[in-house]
Amino acid sequence: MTAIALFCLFLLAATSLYGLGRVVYNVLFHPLRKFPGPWMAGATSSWKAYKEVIKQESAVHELFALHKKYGYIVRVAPNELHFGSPGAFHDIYHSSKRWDKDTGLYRTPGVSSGSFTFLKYAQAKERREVILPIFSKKAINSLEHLVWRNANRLASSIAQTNATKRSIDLLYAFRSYTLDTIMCFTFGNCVNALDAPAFSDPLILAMDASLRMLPLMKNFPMIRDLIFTVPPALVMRLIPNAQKLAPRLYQVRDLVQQQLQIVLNCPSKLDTVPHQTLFHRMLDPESYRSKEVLNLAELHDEGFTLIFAGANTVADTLLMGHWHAMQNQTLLTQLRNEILTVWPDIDKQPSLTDLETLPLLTATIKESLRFIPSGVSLTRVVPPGGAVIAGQQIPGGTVVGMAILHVHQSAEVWGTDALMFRPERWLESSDQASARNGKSELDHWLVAFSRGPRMCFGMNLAWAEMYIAFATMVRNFDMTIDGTTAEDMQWRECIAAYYPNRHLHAWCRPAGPGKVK
Ligand code: HEM
Repeated sequence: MTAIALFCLFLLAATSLYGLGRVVYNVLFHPLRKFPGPWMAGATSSWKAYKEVIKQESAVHELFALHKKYGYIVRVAPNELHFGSPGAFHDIYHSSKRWDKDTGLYRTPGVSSGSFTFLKYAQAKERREVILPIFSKKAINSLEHLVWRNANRLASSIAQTNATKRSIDLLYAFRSYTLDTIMCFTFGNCVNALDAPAFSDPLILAMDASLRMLPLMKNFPMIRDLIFTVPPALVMRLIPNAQKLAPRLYQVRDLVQQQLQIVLNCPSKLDTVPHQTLFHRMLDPESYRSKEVLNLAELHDEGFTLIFAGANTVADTLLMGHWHAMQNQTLLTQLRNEILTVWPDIDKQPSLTDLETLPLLTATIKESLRFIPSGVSLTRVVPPGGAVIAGQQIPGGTVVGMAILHVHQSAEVWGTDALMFRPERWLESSDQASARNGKSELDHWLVAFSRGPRMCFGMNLAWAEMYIAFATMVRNFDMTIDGTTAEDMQWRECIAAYYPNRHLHAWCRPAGPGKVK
């Protein structure tokens, strides 16, 4: 036997022994050994990897059964707990809890900086100070015309497709609308995804395909690092299946990079944009505490994460809302009649403020947010002293989290009809508060934007996009599902949802002008 073969054998034996030692430690001695859960999950993190990558399932769905079996705390990995009682959400994501985000999840997108991916609260806070003014309620209200412009383009592209007697791919249509909108707020320059035939702009297709890579990138950090550090040609040869998916990842990165280069090569171009954009702030030293502008990689990371964070989430909410609303034509009729009260003449659009006063529209958006496909556990690391979550003492260093879906589908909170899409629930709640800013008691449990110091800061833009898109769709079109089934609508999620099947397609026929009976 050669020396090299001997060395390889030794390496294999040492790795196997180490692996075995870890399993024994995780099962018998780990501080979390007393928490219940599947044996394999406590023994090795391969359990999650197997589910997410090999079986291509989202753990979130199985977790409902696991919580039923094991109780409201389940050990889902050697050092990770998932909580199933809604109250635990407010324990973990509370404004006083400035816990670190967990590397395992937040390194997934392959960027090392940016609002979403910063692990430390202090870094995120400093960046928020730079970006927040662009997304404040006042700033969004002053730029609502940009959102309306894209909603009108959405309506006219849908009408054109309908004229060719084809049903509309609503997922891609909504993603095109939200992508053009976030691009406009970020770079002042959109990719015109709304003009692409069948809403299939290359960036939309690339973003969609790249979402399927996320489970692999989350569970196999070495592969992820390889993808982003090794030249693409080599990656294609090294990673199985890379030929199919990796090019999409590079394509997304390159397309975002191109937008950034347009701005950086000629910053004066921003002067021609008639409104403040994210890059106006990001390229201005005065926006920073340090008075220093970020480097190119950091600017790219921020642009990239905001586009991902901003585009898919809003589109997913619109998708879910329309899917459920179209199954209830009475709701669509009531919504149309309500919208007509502020938008009687199709050529005279109402203001965002007008839409915000409509109770049923507001309730429908809230219910759509409740149905958002948000299944990933938003993991945080318990600080060294430990913490009490759901009444249990949790050791410091434990990764803890909860999927939003487990709050939004809790029968304890929403009642026995928790799984039904029923906007009326928002109008029935005790104090009848239905306008966006009038909080009802249910609002405490609507956590689509999460809570606490790392909660979403794009929510004012998101709400504006949702009000305007919903109103535009309902006012302009008679919508019916084109045969899409519940199975077509199944989703999987690992930070951002994707739909492995056909997803939602609908007939959108131009609506008549007046009130509907
Ligand atoms: C319906 C639409 C949206 C939903 C449901 C949503 C949901 C969320 C959630 C749940 C988080 C917390 C994630 C975590 O803890 O890891 C978050 C964070 C974030 N969202 Fe949104 N979001 C939406 C729209 C937007 C938009 C339009 C933007 C664009 C500006 C945006 C930008 C961000 C950023 C930058 C973060 C990270 C904040 C931080 O970690 O400090 N989101 N969002």
